Amino acid sequence: MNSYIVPVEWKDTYVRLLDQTALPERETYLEIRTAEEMWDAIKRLCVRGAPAIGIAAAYGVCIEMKRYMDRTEKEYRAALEKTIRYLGTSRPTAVNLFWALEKMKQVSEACEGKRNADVCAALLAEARSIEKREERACIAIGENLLTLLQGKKTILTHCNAGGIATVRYGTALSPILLGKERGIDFKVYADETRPLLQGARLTAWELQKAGVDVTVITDNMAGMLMAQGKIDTVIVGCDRVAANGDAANKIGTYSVAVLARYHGIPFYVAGPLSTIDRRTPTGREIPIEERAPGEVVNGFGRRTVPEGVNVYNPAFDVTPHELITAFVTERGIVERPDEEGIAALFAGREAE
Ligand SMILES: CSC[C@@H](O)[C@@H](O)C(=O)COP(=O)(O)O
Repeated sequence: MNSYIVPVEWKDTYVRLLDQTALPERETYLEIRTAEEMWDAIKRLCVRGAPAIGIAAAYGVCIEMKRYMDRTEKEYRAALEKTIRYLGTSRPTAVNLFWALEKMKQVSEACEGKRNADVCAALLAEARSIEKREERACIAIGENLLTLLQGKKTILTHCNAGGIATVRYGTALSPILLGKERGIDFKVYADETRPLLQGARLTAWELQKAGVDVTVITDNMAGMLMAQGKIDTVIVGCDRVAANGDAANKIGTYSVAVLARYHGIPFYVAGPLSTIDRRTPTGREIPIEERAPGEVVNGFGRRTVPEGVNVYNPAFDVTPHELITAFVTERGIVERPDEEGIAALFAGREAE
């Protein structure tokens, strides 16, 4: 089994976070001791990727609430509600954040009248269970994707949907990492992923560490590689999937989906059920995070746009479900996803 990096880890007196902003130069870890520090780490993308954000926020609630242990029950409860609301303002698009915080809220409600120490223990148990659940989901997603990849050799991916964005195997990268353990070797092209280079910095780092054959290309090269027949399949992760199957993911994903359709290449979106937002009917209603212009004009130390020029920096785009060959979850594969296909995934059961 490959050794793997743990992006979010509960350490009793702090939450240990892999600082993904420092990669690939340095593998360093942050010690998070308050909700404010967790909020900042999520906002700055020290911890990133939809499932990892949800897990980090859940542990963020736990670490903050340890500080209120000696307060009155009323004060404790007020602080808990405030912390849950506050962490939900860190980033708007990845629905896993809200899904995880909703679960923490449910635990808090179920614990009415209990001692602070018991509420703390229940919150921690829930955060751990969210982490475990996402880990199991990643493995099942990988297994499901492997069934679609028989006879395929080269995979293009966009952004980073690996272990450091989730737990252990990742979503889009799960079949590649699982495959590696079983002696199945894929060749991966990683889109650089402007403006913050999650593909070049993170996917390349993670796959290289796992011994996977990975080649970085700039985002604008994908079309040419497809035309040359170098890409068998595209697999990407997702941040929020609407009830009709439209999927928000890192900016640039939509362009890759259009290119894949033109070239007749399967385009798979991989994600756990915690990334499906059945309350959002279509992709049009998905809130898209807009980030600071500095990420575009001065991303890595050098100004690349003249002073005074307008910059638009949406962090995500939406791929319409019509362009998705299949949506791959832990509960199965939805071919040509639409409202019916997404609803069938739940069939009376919500994401537990
Ligand atoms: C399994 S992670 C899936 C997505 O969260 C990922 O593809 C992505 O878009 C991450 O964006 P980021 O802004 O780096 O958090």
